[in-house]
Amino acid sequence: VSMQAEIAGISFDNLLLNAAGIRCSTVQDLNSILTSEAGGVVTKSATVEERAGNESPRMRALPLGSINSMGLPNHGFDYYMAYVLKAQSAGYNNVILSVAGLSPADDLLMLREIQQSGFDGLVELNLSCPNVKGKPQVGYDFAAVEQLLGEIFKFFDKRLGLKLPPYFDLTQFDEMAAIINQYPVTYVNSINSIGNGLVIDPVTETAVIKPKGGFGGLGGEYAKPTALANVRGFRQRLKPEIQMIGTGGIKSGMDVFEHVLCGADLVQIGTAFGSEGTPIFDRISQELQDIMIEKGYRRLADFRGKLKTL
Ligand SMILES: CC(C)(C)CCc1c(C(=O)O)[nH]c(=O)[nH]c1=O
Repeated sequence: VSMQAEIAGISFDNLLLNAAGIRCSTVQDLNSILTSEAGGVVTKSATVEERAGNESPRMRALPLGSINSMGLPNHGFDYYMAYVLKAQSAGYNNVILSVAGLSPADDLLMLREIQQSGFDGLVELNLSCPNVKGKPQVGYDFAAVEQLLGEIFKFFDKRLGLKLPPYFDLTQFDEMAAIINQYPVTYVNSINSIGNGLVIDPVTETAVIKPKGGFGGLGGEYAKPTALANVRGFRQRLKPEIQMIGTGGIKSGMDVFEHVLCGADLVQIGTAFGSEGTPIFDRISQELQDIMIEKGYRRLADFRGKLKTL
């Protein structure tokens, strides 16, 4: 069986990637993923300047997933730009550069630099980036999304994916898909963590993470049903030439199978990769192959997007 997939002409020999943000901040982190069973690697979302991020404890692994409010700790745009260019000149085209400006202006600044660079791999724009004070994150401000995409595609002609927060009302799928369908977006990656959850330790009567009074993004099993609905919802609404990456709640081959049934071309693993490390790519690859053999599928295209309804 084959687990090969491609996005905009870039072939991945395995559809499994890491998700931006977890164990992918340093060159060492990135190289360990690139040389693992994973089909490629995604950088920690870069901001213009290096950031220390929020105070710890800022992430907590939980029985059913994780909660985090990292605050975008990263080594800065130049660090990751240098990494992806070096990987590219070493022959790797399966490296995704994730960017998350602290404002739409920073998004544009970084994308202009990428446009001028020799990088011709995939760029993933994290739309959970903050907006003007008092307004929701960009991904939840449809006018801001439309404005930003309009600005970007005045100059940007490389391959751009959008990392979206989860949506919970079908009219939001309609609105976001209608906006995205107007632009030459290469792929949509659903979902980012489910924002502003709260996890409590009842023994100490305390929130488990320090930043934002304990409010943080939820990942893992908590996120899977919402992730599947977002992958399916956008797959049903986006033009066929806009591809899908499925992220959220993947910790087994069956979870990957479900994301592909909903329409995912590639998948990204965050929380579970954080707890298991790179061996997870071997384990999940094996589990997915066993499922495909059992079900009589030879390639991902045999079942991609083929979810049945009753
Ligand atoms: C939430 C932001 C800090 C604005 C973006 C970075 C980010 C973080 C983070 O760095 O806190 N955590 C997530 O689960 N998803 C994200 O996209």
